[in-house]
Amino acid sequence: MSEAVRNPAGTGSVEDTWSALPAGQQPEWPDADALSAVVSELRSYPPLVFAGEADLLKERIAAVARGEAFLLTGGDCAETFAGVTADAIRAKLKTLLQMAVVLTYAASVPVVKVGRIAGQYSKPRSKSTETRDGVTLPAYRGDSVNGFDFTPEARIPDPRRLLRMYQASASTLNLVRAFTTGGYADMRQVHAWNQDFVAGSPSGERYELLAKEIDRALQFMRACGTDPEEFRTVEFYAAHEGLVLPYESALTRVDSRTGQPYATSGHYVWIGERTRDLDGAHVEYFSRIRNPIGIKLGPSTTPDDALAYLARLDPEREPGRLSFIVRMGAGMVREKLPALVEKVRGEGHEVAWICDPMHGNTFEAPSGHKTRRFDDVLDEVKGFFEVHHGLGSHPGGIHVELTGEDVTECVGGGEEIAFGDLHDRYETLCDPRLNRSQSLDLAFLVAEMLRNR
Ligand SMILES: O=C[C@H](O)[C@H](O)COP(=O)(O)O
Ligand SMILES: C=C(OP(=O)(O)O)C(=O)O
Repeated sequence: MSEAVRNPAGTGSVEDTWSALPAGQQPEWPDADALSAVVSELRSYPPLVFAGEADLLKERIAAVARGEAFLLTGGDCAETFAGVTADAIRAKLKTLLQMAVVLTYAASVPVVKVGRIAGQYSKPRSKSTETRDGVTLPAYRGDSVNGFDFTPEARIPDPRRLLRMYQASASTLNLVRAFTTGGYADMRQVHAWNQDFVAGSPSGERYELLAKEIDRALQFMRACGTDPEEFRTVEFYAAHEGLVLPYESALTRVDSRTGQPYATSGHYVWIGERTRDLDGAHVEYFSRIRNPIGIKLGPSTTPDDALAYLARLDPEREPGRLSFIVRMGAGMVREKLPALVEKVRGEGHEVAWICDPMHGNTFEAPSGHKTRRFDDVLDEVKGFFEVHHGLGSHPGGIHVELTGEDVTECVGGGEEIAFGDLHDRYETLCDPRLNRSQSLDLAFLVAEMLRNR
């Protein structure tokens, strides 16, 4: 990695091509000078990830697009600065690793493991303000922008929070790298956690057979003398929505190997449903960086839109470059997805199709909590698989909002969380996440779908 893309004026660099275009969902920073000072400081900081790592992930996602691997992306809706603790990071990672082992066995292909982690601090919102008891304030837009407390002071966007976002991301990545390479992620250990889950889960009996098969497979590999080192470490990548463009562009660096710009805020970044305007700043910025990228596609996406995204974001048809993260909702996926897949395939374009079964299934519980039904989440994944089966294309992976904690934010699942339980541990600052046991339930149920392919 060498120096930053620095010159904001007239160079055709990543920096100045997006900045003239309309950018959706940007905070109204009250002090432009303070923002510039923060951006300059961020530009002097080391990259959080390296271009070579992003390239390796691109290769892995190319395998996903070919149907030779499965992608698991998961983590918080909105990471928080207060949530950067060893316990919380470990619990999230543990949940993802447990899910990955089950999915790997069932899919019989490698599972590419990606966290919504170490950068998921910025949130697009449906409304730019929030009103409580007659008082209206700016909406909370994530810890990178403003505070969650409902006070005028907390809700003012503060660019210095972008520096904290960098630091929080760096600390998180540091720990994630330590956990995933230092022995914590040992597959035998992860499998033992799964056995505990199966033994203690209300739906455990249903999963017992699969857990026993995994156990026998591990014993077989050990008996064959598989190198224990291969069990000990895992490849793990960090992803987030590339939303706040001054931050993303300040962390864009030119790779000294290739002379190409990369977002170094995370290995993988995606464009959200609310910022995928083809003529907007986000699509422009993403078209310039060389990372593997995703774009969320909601139910209003037309087949021609999908082709236009391919032309703008992956004109060279680089394997692994682009994933379509489909978030139609359980009621729409069977109706809307086939036309997109057929059109893209008709053009001979190989993208990774990923199912986000969360964002199209949010509703308000009688208590006023934003929630999701576990059964809707599962049904959207089922619909996604059915469509791909029907068309002979590859269901490439899932992208879920989850936590390693026993929160009560989504209803249903093996432990049957009810509307009345939502008060108990509703901790998300934005959208409801699957808790630890619901996440594992989902992994075992998706494993059954993968086996029945
Ligand atoms: O995570 C996604 C979005 O930020 C979220 O769904 C928007 O939520 P809102 O409708 O409460 O603004
Ligand atoms: C905002 C998100 O999703 P979407 O853009 O699909 O609404 C998200 O994944 O955090």
